[in-house]
Amino acid sequence: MSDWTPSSWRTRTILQQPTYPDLAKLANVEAELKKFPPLVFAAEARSLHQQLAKVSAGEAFLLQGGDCAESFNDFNAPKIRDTFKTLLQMAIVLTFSGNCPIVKVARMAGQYAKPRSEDLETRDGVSLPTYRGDIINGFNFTEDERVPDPANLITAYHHSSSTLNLLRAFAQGGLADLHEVNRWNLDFVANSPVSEKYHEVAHKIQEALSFMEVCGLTALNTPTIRETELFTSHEALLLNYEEALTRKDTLTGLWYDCSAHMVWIGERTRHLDHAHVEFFRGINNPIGVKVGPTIKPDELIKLIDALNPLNTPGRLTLITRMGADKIGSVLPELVAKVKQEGRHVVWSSDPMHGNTIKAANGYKTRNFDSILSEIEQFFAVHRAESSYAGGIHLEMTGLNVTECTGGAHIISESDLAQRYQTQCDPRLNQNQVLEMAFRICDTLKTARADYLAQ
Ligand SMILES: O=C[C@H](O)[C@H](O)COP(=O)(O)O
Ligand SMILES: C=C(OP(=O)(O)O)C(=O)O
Repeated sequence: MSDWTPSSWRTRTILQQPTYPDLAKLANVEAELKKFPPLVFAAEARSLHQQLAKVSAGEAFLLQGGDCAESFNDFNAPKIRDTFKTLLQMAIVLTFSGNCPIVKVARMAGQYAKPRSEDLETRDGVSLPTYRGDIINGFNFTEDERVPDPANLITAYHHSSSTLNLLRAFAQGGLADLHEVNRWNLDFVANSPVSEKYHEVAHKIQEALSFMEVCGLTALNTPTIRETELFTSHEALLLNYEEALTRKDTLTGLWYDCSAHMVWIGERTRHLDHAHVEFFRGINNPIGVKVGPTIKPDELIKLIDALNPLNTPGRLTLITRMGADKIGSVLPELVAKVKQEGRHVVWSSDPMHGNTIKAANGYKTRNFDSILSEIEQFFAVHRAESSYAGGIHLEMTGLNVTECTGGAHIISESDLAQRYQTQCDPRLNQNQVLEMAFRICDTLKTARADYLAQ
């Protein structure tokens, strides 16, 4: 790839970027960031790549999830811990009841930049730059906060670093130990209808562990039981930041974006000749690209070939976000075309972004049934096309928020105001995530068995 450099994206058109008033300050910040240590190690990204290759072969399932937008203000250990626990719970239900190994990728430790529909937000006749994520500007509607500040890149780096540090500690330090499976439930879920089902799963796992212990299986002390592997990811939207963290791996001589293990391109910035595709084609991390309902099959093949010219399994995840009302008519021809052209991809479903609606009281929300419906249709389409439905991508949190309506613990539109805390889009809470896991595990089990049997 002789014509690519970490900065070659700068010659291309770029969308969804802030307008910095002080470009000299931005250049200084980028120079400083370039000297900082990488946040992840290239070999970790390669390990995720290998695991995603297994997903593309139908041998595992990808679970990617976390905040819509992480926040500098709401930054604390309990929040990180509870989202981690929620991911683990969903993963264990899918592993145990869905009978499938799960590759866990958090939307955490770097999910700070947001593409937006409008450049300006107007309130009471005052217009200010729209909020684009904490790495760019502040959430509060004041001129001071909304002007993009390059110093936020440094803060985002340090917050990502601390988050990653804690995630690694939780993953390897005992919290993820399978013997602790009962303690991953959060207090607010304790009385919910899914809690009992979760305890049944936890009980069965603990019984299996006790049985093996009684049999003297010393393997129970291995990292497989005591630890878990969790990777990080975010939308690599602000390329000034991503470029500064792009490093040449000393072992292989290849370039990696060391801001996260996996990064993805959003639906609004995936144009073939634009900056994001240019940047992504040169980094060697496993990458994702969001695919919305307007894409055409030929365009998708061109995008795949630009991002994965060697057709390497595990390199590229297509994250479809169609909407429950469109997926049935749009996805089949895309899946059929990719299969017919022999391209290796991981197909993952983001059932959130095509199902955002405005409630009568003005809150942006998503309904549990629409989210579930998009996932079920995603599985059905892949099954009909003899393709593998390889993953899901959720905006979710361990906080007890009321942002998405529905679920067994019914949240209605009038409940949204109670704990609506997101800085951008509505997230599923732990109750809703757990319910989702139970609702899809049988489908996953059948889908995978059918795919492997063909
Ligand atoms: O998370 C995705 C986008 O950033 C978000 O949906 C944009 O929302 P907006 O339409 O309110 O700008
Ligand atoms: C912006 C996002 O999604 P999309 O690009 O699909 O709109 C997102 O996942 O945060």
